[in-house]
Amino acid sequence: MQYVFAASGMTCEVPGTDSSRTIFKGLRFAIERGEIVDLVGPSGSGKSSLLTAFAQLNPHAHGSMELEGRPASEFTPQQWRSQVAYLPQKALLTGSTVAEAIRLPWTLRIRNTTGTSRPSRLSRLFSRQSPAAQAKALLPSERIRATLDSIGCEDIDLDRAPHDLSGGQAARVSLARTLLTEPKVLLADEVDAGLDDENAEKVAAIMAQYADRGMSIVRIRHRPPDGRASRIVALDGGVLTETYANSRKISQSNNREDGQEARA
Ligand SMILES: Nc1ncnc2c1ncn2[C@@H]1O[C@H](COP(=O)(O)OP(=O)(O)OP(=O)(O)O)[C@@H](O)[C@H]1O
Repeated sequence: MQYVFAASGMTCEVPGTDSSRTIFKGLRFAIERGEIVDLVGPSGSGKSSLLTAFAQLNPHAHGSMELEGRPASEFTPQQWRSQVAYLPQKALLTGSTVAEAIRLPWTLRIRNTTGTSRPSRLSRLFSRQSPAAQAKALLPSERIRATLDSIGCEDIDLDRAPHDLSGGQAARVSLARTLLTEPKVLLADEVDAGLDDENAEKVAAIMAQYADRGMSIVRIRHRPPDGRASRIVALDGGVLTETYANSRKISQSNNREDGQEARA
């Protein structure tokens, strides 16, 4: 069976006062296309460390990872992170409007390529424009509006200042920004923390919508199970254990029932 994402030998050692401390060692994990897996466990057990390791954002972790059968070494870290996207708990929305905040990944990509000795085709094409203007051309407001509307965010005005958004709106804008980059794997680190039940449900429904289209999603959650995950995997004492599997159909395109075998 081919998983979208597979990791093995995942090890994390953080600096301690006298010596380093092992948070986990030799963990295996895999996820199928369109699957939602919940990652649970006590505070400090290493859940965030594991997700940031998967996204190659954790300098204290290492292991072998594959995306659609290709080893991580075949990707630049930037390419990897655009496909295996980490969404942090706290929504970081910069810019003077929601639209600008959503375009940030595009603006950064353009900034990163304009300084290189060999400019990309895109940067040559738009080289006379500012990175913000180039980002706007690549991701027009109409597309952002249509995406927000399609995930039930009609209440979010693109011209609004990000700091004026409610917590629930900010969480949904942050999620929409990552979804627009179309990662194959979304690593959602407690993105519903601090939200009321209604907003947490909205965020969960948006992710389920994208899982139905084939996105694979790992959610760190402290809330009770909401029935959307095909597996719940617990990290405790450095050990990853599958604690529960339900019969949710994992995606229309996969057309298979989950829960047949443990993959943690
Ligand atoms: N950069 C670091 N330096 C030292 N210790 C670290 C570092 N990063 C994480 N840790 C430690 O690693 C352990 C795991 O942290 P992590 O945030 O991954 O846990 P968690 O399960 O996500 O916790 P929570 O549920 O509270 O968010 C903790 O003891 C934390 O203090």
